[in-house]
Amino acid sequence: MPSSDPDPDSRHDLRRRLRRRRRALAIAAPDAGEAAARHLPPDALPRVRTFAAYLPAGGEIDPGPLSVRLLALGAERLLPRALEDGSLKFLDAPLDAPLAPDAVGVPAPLPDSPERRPDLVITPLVGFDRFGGRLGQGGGHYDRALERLRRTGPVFVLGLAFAGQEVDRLALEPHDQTLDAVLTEAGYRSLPQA
Ligand SMILES: Nc1nc2c(c(=O)[nH]1)N(C=O)[C@@H](CNc1ccc(C(=O)N[C@@H](CCC(=O)O)C(=O)O)cc1)CN2
Ligand SMILES: Nc1ncnc2c1ncn2[C@@H]1O[C@H](COP(=O)(O)OP(=O)(O)OP(=O)(O)O)[C@@H](O)[C@H]1O
Repeated sequence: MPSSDPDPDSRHDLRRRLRRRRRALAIAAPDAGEAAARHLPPDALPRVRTFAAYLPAGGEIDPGPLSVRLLALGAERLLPRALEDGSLKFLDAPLDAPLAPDAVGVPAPLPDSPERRPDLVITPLVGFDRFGGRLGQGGGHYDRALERLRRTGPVFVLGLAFAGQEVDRLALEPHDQTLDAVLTEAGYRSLPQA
């Protein structure tokens, strides 16, 4: 896949093509989430007390097996809730937490669940590159949330994806937040920021 272009139309096009590809990858490799979880090196991450996962949709790779691994190490799971103002909150979400649609219709913990700061954010993504570039759904939700978290303390940002979601090089914009590492069914890679 060729690199993206900074102009919004081609970003939109790239996103559409990558979403289609992601759905095909999800059908071809339904066990990718399990394989990815096995590839997480035990010492790769700083000590994780709280991690933000997501509920997979649109062919996103399933963070469930990785979440089970982190829960077994004693970490607590959080899930994002998108608010009307375009921000994301990370709320306590044990595996049996009740859910209700957020501002964009995605199932999320109930609005009055306790808000927590994640040490690790497992981000869904549409595409990524080997320099840490990340293309998301286009709402800027994760970009804004990660910018705020990084401004106020340490946080490790792990992209979870199918290996086939890698592109040559994304044309990043100033607000784009990069990934510290990416985990796929093919392995774990720490990503240099460039
Ligand atoms: N699983 C998951 N949860 C998430 C996100 C996400 O990307 N994935 N978000 C990330 O910000 C936040 C919610 N924001 C979102 C913003 C836009 C779309 C969106 O445009 N979805 C496409 C569906 C894509 C597809 O089905 O292939 C759409 O509705 O057209 C989804 C979530 C928080 N929760
Ligand atoms: N830190 C920020 N402050 C203000 N606006 C932002 C910020 N980050 C992103 N945005 C806005 O959000 C919109 C979408 O950004 P972008 O296309 O980079 O989203 P994305 O990274 O694909 O999606 P997401 O982060 O939700 O997964 C852009 O119009 C951008 O101006």
